[in-house]
Amino acid sequence: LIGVTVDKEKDFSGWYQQILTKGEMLDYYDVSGCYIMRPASYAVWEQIQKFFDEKIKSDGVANAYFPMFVSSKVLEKEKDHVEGFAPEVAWVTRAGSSDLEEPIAIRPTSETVMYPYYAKWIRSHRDLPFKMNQWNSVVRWEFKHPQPFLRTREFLWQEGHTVHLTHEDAEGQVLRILDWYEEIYRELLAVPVVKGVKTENEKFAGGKFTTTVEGYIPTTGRGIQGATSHHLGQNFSKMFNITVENPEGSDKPKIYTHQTSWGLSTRVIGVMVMIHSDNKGLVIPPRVSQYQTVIIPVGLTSKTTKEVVDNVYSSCKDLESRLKASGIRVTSDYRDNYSPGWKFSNWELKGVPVRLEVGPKDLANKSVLAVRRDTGAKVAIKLDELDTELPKLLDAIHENLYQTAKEKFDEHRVLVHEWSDFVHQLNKKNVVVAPWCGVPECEDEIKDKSAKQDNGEDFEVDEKAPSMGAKSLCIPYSQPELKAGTKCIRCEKAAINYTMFGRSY
Ligand SMILES: O=C1CCCN[C@@H]1CCCn1cnc2cc(F)c(F)cc2c1=O
Ligand SMILES: [Mg+2]
Repeated sequence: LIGVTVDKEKDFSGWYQQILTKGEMLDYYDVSGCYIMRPASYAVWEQIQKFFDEKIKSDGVANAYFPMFVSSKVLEKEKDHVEGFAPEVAWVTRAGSSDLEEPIAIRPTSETVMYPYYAKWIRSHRDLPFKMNQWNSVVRWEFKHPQPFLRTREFLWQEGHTVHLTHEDAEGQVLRILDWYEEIYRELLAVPVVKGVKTENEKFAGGKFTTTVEGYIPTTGRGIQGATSHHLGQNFSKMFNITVENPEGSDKPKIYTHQTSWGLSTRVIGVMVMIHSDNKGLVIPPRVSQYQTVIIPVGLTSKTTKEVVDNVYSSCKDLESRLKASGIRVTSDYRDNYSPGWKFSNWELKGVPVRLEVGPKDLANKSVLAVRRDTGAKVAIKLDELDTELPKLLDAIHENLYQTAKEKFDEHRVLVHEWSDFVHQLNKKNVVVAPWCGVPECEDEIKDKSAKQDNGEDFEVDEKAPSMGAKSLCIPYSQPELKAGTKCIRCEKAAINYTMFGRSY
């Protein structure tokens, strides 16, 4: 098994594929756009589930499970919600050797599956707020170039769907979930994100407004949507007749409920890998890593006496059980057919945050040598201080990964007021924050006019490559001061806000 043979800066997608497969996070599958999540990546998803499930349960959300199959009648219940998406709906048309009477869709999302039952179950305002979530997978038969974790035809996600008596109650829900999405990125994945609202062009058409957390991939200079939380207003309750009687009296008209829906998917794993991993392989943030540390015996040669060898191995095993008992996710590598050096690169490839080297000399000093995966720094830690020093070291690694990524994002998010500068900054792998008029046609124009090189030439169109036009990523909640008379970056209309634009995934 050799290490990574591709440079992250030179061949990003080749590098990305290699570290995922060689780091044993993923394997390719014979159905295009589908991948196998191996234990190392599934363990990351489990940590995210544990964190987020605890948050939403504290918020009164109940998990449930609805069928993955949707009849065409039900799916097409809301024409324009689904119309634009029709090309990516996967259908079951046959079972065994006989065709089905009616084709049955595989859920691409579950609004049309769940909401008819919401209408049936919700009667009184005392049933509100009504909050459910599903941990499931959905299928979207995307035709764009598939990318592991980032764009796959099946992916795992959670989809939350809540029902409220008032617009304000629903709005509170949308923002609470968005904060927890940001916390998943910052506290678990060590990834900085910008919170904001989607523009009319980019929001979920079936909703009232969409909030989002936006990430940034330094190697490509592209923005990436991290997760979304929608205020659906009364659009779906009017369509599915989800109503409650008026609390002020049954003589008053029924109230159409106010809803939210929100989703975060296994795409987050791709974002984490692209930002933190390097040319030695994966770098996994400690709070989501399958193993936080790996114990490796060192300093044993053919000349080492059996007594010393046995002492090293028994000390390693004691250390392993002690660390496990203190809640550290630890593994060890006692394979005697590989050298320590080989093991060091193998566990670096897998991105384990800390390796502990244990040899006769270390034990003589009652210490072990801890080596950080993020900086490579080595530090001797006293054996009897490991229980307190190792968690601190893991937190220091998390903090370093986060701060490094945050500095890069902050450095590559530039404020722009002239159109000529807008394209230039994109070509320097930046996302831009610019005054904008809020007019959808203007956004279309920005997308068209920004797919340019600095010399004004178009990029050669390659349908395989992602587009070079800048989309709006979000209207950041944290807004620069908009001075009176500020003009839109693209057209001469008055700017109404600062919007973040960027080439994106
Ligand atoms: O984004 C979320 C969060 C979780 C619940 N759903 C919302 C909106 C999903 C928007 N969306 C996204 N993609 C879709 C793909 C389809 F093939 C299709 F039929 C419908 C959709 C579709 O509605
Ligand atoms: Mg899509």
